[in-house]
Amino acid sequence: RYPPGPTSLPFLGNILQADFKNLPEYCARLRKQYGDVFSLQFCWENLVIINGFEMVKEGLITKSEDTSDRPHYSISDCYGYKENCSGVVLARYGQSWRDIRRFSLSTLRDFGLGKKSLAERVTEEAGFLCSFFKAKECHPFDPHFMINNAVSNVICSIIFGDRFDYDDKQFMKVLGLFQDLVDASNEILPQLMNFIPVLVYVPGVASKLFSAQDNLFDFLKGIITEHRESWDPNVRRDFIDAFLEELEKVKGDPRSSFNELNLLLTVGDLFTAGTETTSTTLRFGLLYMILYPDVQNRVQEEIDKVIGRERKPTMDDRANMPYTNAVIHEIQRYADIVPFSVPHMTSRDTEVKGFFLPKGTTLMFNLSSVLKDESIWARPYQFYPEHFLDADGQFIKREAFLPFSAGRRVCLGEQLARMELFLFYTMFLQQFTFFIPRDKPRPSEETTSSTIRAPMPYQLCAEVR
Ligand code: HEM
Repeated sequence: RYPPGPTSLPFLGNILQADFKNLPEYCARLRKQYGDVFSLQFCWENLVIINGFEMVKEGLITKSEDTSDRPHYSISDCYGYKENCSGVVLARYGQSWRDIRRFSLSTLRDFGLGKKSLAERVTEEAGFLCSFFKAKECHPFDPHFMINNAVSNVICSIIFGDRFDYDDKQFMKVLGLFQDLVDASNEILPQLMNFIPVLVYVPGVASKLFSAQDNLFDFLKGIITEHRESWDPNVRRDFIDAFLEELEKVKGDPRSSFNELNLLLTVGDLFTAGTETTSTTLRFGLLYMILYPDVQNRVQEEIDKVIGRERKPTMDDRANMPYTNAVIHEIQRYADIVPFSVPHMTSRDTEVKGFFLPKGTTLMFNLSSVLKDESIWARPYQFYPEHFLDADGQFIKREAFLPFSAGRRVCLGEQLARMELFLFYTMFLQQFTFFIPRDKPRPSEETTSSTIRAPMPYQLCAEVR
């Protein structure tokens, strides 16, 4: 009852047949041939791809206890990750992951997630970004880096207690390092290193990736050291201070999950996982507004009615803005930015819809196949905000809306991301109308086909309303 799949070669398995440049398309082809649950072999790794809402739901939610481990990749050893000390994103399903995830969630909450203070910080950052748009005076520009700056500032203010000016040299350097890391990890060789561990030790193969990661860690270590030097146990400034408090409490206990390495890796996780995803979604959001001006008009009408042009949006407004809420959901559904989520692994023998999945099988949950499931969505391959509206124009939640995945490993930053998307987006459209520059062709809806799917570079104009 092991899932079917294409014939594989000895040792290499299917690695030579797989199209690493476009895994989603390759998997879509195999799904047609072998069905919703099929298997591949990448060298020693048994890989099962799970497709479609019903299968993914059973795998991620019903069988969550069995499917929430992460595969071990030798590339992580080179970053200094240890079996029981790997931050959150890549951590094995065990005590350290549980402790650090719980701590991170509660600390984010303490810093105002769902409360005023964090929302205010997001609104303030959105304000800075709007000033930048305004300064462009309707000239065409690519919003990519400015949106990145603003979104990573939100994470910086939670983790480091500070934001950076957009022209701050050090900040520009860090964001450059971060972009290098994203670019390097999207290349084919680093992806192959996950399955052919020996590549990690071949000189030159991984150098770009490792140096990007080292540089980013050096920057984070500097900030942690500064915090340690100025630390006052009576004043909790930010996430790092909260972690330092935990380190004090468990001093001398070598079994504790709270240690120096986990501090660095967790801060790194929040910074990397929290920036690229949200900022890419916002970039898709602006792209769809210039491509679908009617939708933009309707959102602006709703903003004018509920918020007006003067007052800043707040999270309380969302409940009164069904159309805007539906559009933001549809941006996430249609953009589908993390097509295969982060790989999971079975922690014991289990079954999904009658298929046997032995302990140690790597699972790729195809979130794309859920967000575009033809049996669920009326127009899966079109931008259609009505997917989230009932006949009376009221917002409806959809079970198959899983851009943040689901189950025990569901995105830790989901609430923060939703808050950012709503506040940034409503503030943009309250203040500006976006359109395609007059002398430029209509931008493409094509996306990159990397781990995080992004729009192709485009330019827009922002006209003050
Ligand atoms: C639109 C924005 C975002 C999207 C679409 C997104 C999506 C995801 C997805 C698909 C996963 C993998 C879940 C799984 O393994 O099944 C994930 C994990 C994670 N995300 Fe996000 N994310 C977003 C924003 C954020 C933000 C803002 C943060 C930081 C505060 C964050 C932190 C994390 C962390 C730490 C994990 C690992 C959770 C774990 O392994 O337990 N994400 N995210």
